[in-house]
Amino acid sequence: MAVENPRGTIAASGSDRPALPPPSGGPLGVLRNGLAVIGPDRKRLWGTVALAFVVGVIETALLYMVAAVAIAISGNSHLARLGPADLGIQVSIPSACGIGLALVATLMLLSIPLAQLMASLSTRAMLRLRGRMLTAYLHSSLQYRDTQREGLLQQLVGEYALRAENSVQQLALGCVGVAMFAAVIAGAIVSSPLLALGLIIGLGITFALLAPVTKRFRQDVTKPVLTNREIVGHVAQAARIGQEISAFHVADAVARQLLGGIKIAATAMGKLRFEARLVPNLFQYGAIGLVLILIAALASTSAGGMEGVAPLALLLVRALTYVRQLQRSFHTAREMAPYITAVETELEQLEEHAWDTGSHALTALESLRFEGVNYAYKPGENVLKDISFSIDQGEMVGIVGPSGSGKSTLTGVLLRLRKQTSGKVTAAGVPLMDVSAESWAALTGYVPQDSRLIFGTAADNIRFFRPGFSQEQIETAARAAHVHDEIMALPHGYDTVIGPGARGLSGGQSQRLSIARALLGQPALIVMDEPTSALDARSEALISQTLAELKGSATIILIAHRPATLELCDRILEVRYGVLTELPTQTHAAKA
Ligand SMILES: Nc1ncnc2c1ncn2[C@@H]1O[C@H](COP(=O)(O)OP(=O)(O)OP(=O)(O)O)[C@@H](O)[C@H]1O
Repeated sequence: MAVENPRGTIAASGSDRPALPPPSGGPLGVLRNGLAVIGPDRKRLWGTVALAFVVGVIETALLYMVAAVAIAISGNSHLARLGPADLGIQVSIPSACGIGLALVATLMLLSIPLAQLMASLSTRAMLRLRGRMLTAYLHSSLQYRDTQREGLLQQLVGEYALRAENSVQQLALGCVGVAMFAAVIAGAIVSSPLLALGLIIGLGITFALLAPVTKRFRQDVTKPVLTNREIVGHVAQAARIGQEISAFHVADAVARQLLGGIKIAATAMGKLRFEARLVPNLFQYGAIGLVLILIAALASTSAGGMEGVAPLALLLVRALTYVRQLQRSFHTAREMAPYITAVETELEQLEEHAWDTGSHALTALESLRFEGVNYAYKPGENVLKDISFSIDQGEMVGIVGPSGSGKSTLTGVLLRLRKQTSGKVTAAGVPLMDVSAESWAALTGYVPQDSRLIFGTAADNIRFFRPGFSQEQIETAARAAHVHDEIMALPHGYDTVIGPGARGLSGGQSQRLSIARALLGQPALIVMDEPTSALDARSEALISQTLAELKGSATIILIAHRPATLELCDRILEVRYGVLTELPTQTHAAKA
């Protein structure tokens, strides 16, 4: 749960949020973070760096060529001098331009694989991360997901994956910047070691001088991500309760609460962005100022030898663009660092709480048995207490009990979605948790309390992501659920798109469609959680008819309150404060 703190902002109440370990904000921490996301693509990264170095070397040669041509033209000479002065290689200006063009063509060609490599690094990272997150989330246990805030999956697959991809992009850009910078500096050293050394020391001094300034602006990078996590939970909640927000006329209050958090995140993010924009600019201008000082010093102390300074100055300016790129990438990657930490933490948690899929393929239900079963959401607080019962194949059993007594929890255990805290649950004599989740799902059909439609055709809604079923089987299930005629009356019959954002169905139609979904494939066990609650008389009668028709052919467990529904049952079990007792049949109506 989240609460509004006195400053009108959203704050976590704590227990349900794993603490976010502070990410390492230094360059090495940022590198480590990016490498963690790149994972198996490290070789690709090193290949990119090697190619970038080659591109940097060719670019340096091109810059030298341009400087040599410019010096020759300004000195009124027809010959451009290539390479260090002591080598004395001279070529005509057209030949120098020809060499330059060849270098340009090579650079253009090499830009293609370089761009491809860089793009593939980030897209592959995103694909991998999204796949891992989706799989981990969807395979995690219901118990674990119960403890998570709303919107976690959306946030993981949306925002976090995008940020992680961005950090890989920045890492690739940064590494390419370093490789190219190294190539340019190597070129400068070959051409004039002393001057190059002077310039490198100068760059170092500029960094050192700017360090206190940049430190002043350094922000806590975890603040925006923590606030964003809260916001996402609240936005997901606002989307879910949209109808109630309008009915209670509280849109402004909800917006105010959300905006409080959004404002905090924006302010923290703004400070980070300010630093990211300011520091590279300060550095670049500082370094250019230093070059000017160096040139002025050289000019006033030596009579000649200024020729070598021109290409070096050009190289330095080029090198500075790489340093700027590196700084930008570093700052952006640093902003992303907490998201990567969050991704890692969430993934670790989800993978640690993967749901046990079991391995015993069960083909027939026979009997279902609970022996001394307890279930606790919180340690020591059993909501199911020492429950024992057995159900034989073909029986229709009603479960009654007051609200909050544990009926849905019991359903979760027998659907193998929750593991009992203690006691034994067996199906056909096999411990339920040993039965493979796949075979158990094939044997069971479930109608939840609040059935939900998915965006898709009526047929898709019944098939519900199980591609193995034919249209004929879908129609058989719809007929059994007494919804076929209404589906046929839709504009495109079974191909009519329904669900959120498309054509809606009435509550009764949705419920019967959800029953058709559960009946698809004629499961041996059907579990229905209050199938007739809050329904119109016609839908209720149709569902009762379905139940009467199914009776005897499948085992049916029915959580119900209505006497009309319960009268169909062979036995009634009552759950009261987590304790189960069997009711004598004649008291059905009275207890319900
Ligand atoms: N995710 C959860 N975490 C902690 N406690 C829970 C959770 N879900 C249910 N409970 C608690 O377990 C108890 C049993 O809840 P359950 O939903 O099984 O009752 P129910 O009999 O199905 O109620 P209803 O008829 O209102 O649907 C309740 O006290 C409820 O507060």
